[in-house]
Amino acid sequence: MDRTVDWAGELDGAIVIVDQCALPGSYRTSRIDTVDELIDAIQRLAVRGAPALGAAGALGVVLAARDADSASARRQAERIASARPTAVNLRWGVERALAALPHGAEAVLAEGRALLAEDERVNRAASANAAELVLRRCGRQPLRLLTHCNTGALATVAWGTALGVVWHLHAEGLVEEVLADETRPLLQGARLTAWELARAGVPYRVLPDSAAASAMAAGLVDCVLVGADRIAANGDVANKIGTYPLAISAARHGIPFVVVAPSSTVDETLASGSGIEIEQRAADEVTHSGGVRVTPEGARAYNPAFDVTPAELVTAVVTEHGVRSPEKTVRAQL
Ligand SMILES: CSC[C@@H](O)[C@@H](O)C(=O)COP(=O)(O)O
Repeated sequence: MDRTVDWAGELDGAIVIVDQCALPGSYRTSRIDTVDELIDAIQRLAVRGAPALGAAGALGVVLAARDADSASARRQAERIASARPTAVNLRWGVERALAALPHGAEAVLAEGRALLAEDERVNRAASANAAELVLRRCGRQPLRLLTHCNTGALATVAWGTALGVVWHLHAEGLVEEVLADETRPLLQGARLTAWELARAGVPYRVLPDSAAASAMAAGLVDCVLVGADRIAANGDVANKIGTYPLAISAARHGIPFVVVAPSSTVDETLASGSGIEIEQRAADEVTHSGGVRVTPEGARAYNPAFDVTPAELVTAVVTEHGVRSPEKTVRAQL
């Protein structure tokens, strides 16, 4: 697979993304030449997942910097950073690239390229740390792992975060099965996680999000692994809608609930998760399925893209630096 987000060519080149709206039906890459095209791709979720958004944001600043003077490049950069509000990585990537702007567009491109290379290194390290923790908690045996949304290579530049743990464990023959939540309403689990697991030859089943608690009650889950879009200083975790109920169910059943993310997902400026802005998405993602209306005409929808899991329900937040302050959380005692 290509990198999920990359830069093709020299300064006159373009961003190239793996188009996640086309998967799993077809694998194709698309070229992004302008800031407007990038914002559209981000909002349609053609590029998505917190670390991938960070990379896309940084490369978006290259587009802005080569086509405009510094003041308007900064205005374009702000438009990119606010294209989606919840994943802190998007603004982080934009700001990191902007720091190079005084040195010119070539310097911005060099910074973007450095961030891309770092993304894979950092996520491999975070997921290796988490794999070690999971084996310590669950025992060195083939494990049944439940995951939500898509946290694989498609959600990063390459490799993945929570799904990266699966890649590490599978390489050692330590994955019995992955249960992949379908992840309503946009089906990142059914479409993208299942696609990645199938390609990697990992045994998996897709389940409705609403079946996760009963899978835990039936003893089918050894550990829950999820990613994050923003982690507050106190360890509260914003992630794809449906993560919070998973954490409640995991706590009820005494199952470890592990969050895997690069440290760029931690927002130390926010004391707690109550300060995290949650993206609200269009009603038709809920009122329609595959373009066909499934609700009565005029039905309204509640469609937050993310929820916040309180730190006390999280066994551990694991980054490339290791386990983040587990003693602060109640579930760390598991
Ligand atoms: C490694 S990705 C972590 C999160 O970004 C992921 O779990 C998630 O919630 C993605 O949401 P999405 O709306 O698909 O961008």
